[in-house]
Amino acid sequence: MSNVLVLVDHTAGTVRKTTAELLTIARRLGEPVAVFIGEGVQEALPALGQYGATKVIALSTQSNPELTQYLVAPKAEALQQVAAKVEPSAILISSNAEGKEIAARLAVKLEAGLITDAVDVTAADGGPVTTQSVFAGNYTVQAKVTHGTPIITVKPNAATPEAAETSPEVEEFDVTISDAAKTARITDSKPREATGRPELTEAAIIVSGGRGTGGDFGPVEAFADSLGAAVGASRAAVDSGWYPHAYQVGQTGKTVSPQLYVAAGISGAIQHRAGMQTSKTIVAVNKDPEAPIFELVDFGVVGDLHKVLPTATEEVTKRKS
Ligand SMILES: Cc1cc2nc3c(=O)[nH]c(=O)nc-3n(C[C@H](O)[C@H](O)[C@H](O)COP(=O)(O)OP(=O)(O)OC[C@H]3O[C@@H](n4cnc5c(N)ncnc54)[C@H](O)[C@@H]3O)c2cc1C
Repeated sequence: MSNVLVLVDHTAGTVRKTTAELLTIARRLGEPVAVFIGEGVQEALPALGQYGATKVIALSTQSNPELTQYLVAPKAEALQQVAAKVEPSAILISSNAEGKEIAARLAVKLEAGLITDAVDVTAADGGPVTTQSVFAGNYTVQAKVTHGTPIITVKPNAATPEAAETSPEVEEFDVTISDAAKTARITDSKPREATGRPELTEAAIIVSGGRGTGGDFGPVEAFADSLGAAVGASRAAVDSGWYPHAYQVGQTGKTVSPQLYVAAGISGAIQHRAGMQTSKTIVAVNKDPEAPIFELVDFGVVGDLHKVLPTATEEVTKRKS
């Protein structure tokens, strides 16, 4: 069976859910081989084994500090060297800003076809077939790479992680990073302040607020917390300075696809829909019964979010206790 490389997305060995999704997809295509860049591979092993990695290729920053001292380019060079050794039938990378830049650089180096932002990947004769959601989600496009090793970036929530226990061996791998890749040095980095809520693009439930909040995200946050959900925002709310841009959902924000998306005080503009319309169940709270968001929802509540959300929060809290 052919090897499928999966670039592991992690923070100090804590593997992100997107990697479990990539490993699940990789198993459809061949034998998943995880590429782990950085420190913490031993901490990551149980999670990688749980989702079927047959092997973990570890690129330690002790022997190759450039890998995390510089932006992106060294990681692309390193993956090129791993690919030369493993000769994979496909390479899967998470569709985030860094992942897409690594993928693009790697595609140039390997002279291989690249498909970004896949929302599904299936096995087929002659290589994987991807599905992309384009033009604000109004079209889906099926595509396959016709030249070289397919490099595919996959959006979060493209697959439900399915466990397939393995005991992967770890192979330490040293790379040589050229001076040409050491052009943008990281001078400082710090993690975003922890909110205690799940990461927006990975959350199973999201409660988003729009202009209808009037700037008071208290009811949105309280309802989100009662459900263990992430908080999102429309661009109108972000542009008004009511919520940070990192939480914007939509065409110029994050694309999300949770099990449950609650839109509170959001009209449902096409650019907002582009980021959330693949959510499994959509609920809207809006005081205007004609709001376009109601065309999209599974359940709608016509009412003032400042009354509806606290009532819903109280009810959820009561049922939990
Ligand atoms: C190039 C481009 C990119 C864009 N990208 C994005 C993007 O990524 N994400 C995004 O969201 N938008 C984006 N937009 C903006 C988009 O077109 C809309 O302007 C925006 O989504 C509107 O946000 P909203 O629904 O919060 O505000 P509005 O459209 O003003 O809607 C507010 C809604 O709240 C309801 N409401 C008011 N008070 C209450 C209350 N008390 N209780 C309940 N309901 C209430 C109203 O009935 C209304 O439906 C983009 C626009 C452009 C041109």
